[in-house]
Amino acid sequence: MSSDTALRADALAKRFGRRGGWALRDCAFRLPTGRVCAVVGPNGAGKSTLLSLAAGLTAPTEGDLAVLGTTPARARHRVGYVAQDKPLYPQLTVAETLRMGADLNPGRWDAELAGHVVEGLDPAARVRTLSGGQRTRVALALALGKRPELLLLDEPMADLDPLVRHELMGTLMGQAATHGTTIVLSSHVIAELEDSCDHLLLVAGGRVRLAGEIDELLAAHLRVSGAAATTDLGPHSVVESRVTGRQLTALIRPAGPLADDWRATAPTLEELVLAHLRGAGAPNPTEERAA
Ligand SMILES: Nc1ncnc2c1ncn2[C@@H]1O[C@H](COP(=O)(O)OP(=O)(O)OP(=O)(O)O)[C@@H](O)[C@H]1O
Repeated sequence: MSSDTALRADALAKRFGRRGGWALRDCAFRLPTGRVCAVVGPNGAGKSTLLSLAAGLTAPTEGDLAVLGTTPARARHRVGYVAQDKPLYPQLTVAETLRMGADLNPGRWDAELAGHVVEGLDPAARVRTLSGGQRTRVALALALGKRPELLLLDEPMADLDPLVRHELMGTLMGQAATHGTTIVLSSHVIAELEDSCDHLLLVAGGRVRLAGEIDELLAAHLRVSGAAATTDLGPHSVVESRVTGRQLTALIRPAGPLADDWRATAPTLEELVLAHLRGAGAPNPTEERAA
């Protein structure tokens, strides 16, 4: 695999226990390095499972996941991972936690960056006394201070206030721009991701529904509306359509010019994601290129 690939999944599947259901099934995608990638999907879609496979904490049941050109276990020292439950040592102070980060990553630790992420927190405060959002910041400081090539963040924004969220996104994007760090973050707040992420992985029911560069995915779709009785969507690929009164609105992948009786607008990322989740799921235009 070329070194410009951060993650590559081939027929990746994960089942918990012999009789459990499949958390992931038949997943194939490629994420190039240097991207900020949003992993989105409904509850139970398989997002956390995918991130923990990439972090090397659990092994695939079938198929393969390559991380930074090697196995997840071999890539581990080059990867930062913040799990949804942000495990930390509760009895340590903020300062002791960061010192531990420095000790575990000799020659690599970025004290300035880690300090920036926890700015405003009392260095002498014990982790167990911190709020959920403050703990998240300590966990992120540990992961970022390691200067990873790949940063895996499982719902990092969930318990952060809007100001910290905004600042954190800025810090993450700065990392991606300055150091070429690849960032993969799962989130439910799609509207917040459109400006900050450049790659999308939409997971639903354990399968990858849509994967690719957000600009390309948006450019490949149109939101159209017209009179339900007179319009025909003919050759176009319809992701989702709805009739309200006499009006039909649809999200399509056009297969050529549209007839004049349609009004067309560019979809937002949220409209694109929701349509693919509600619709049957048209084939992914970027999937063939990943192969
Ligand atoms: N350790 C486990 N043992 C058994 N089943 C599990 C385990 N972890 C996850 N699952 C199952 O795998 C499926 C995918 O779960 P996962 O946590 O990856 O979803 P998710 O997309 O991260 O969901 P959410 O948005 O709610 O965090 C679910 O059906 C879940 O019940």
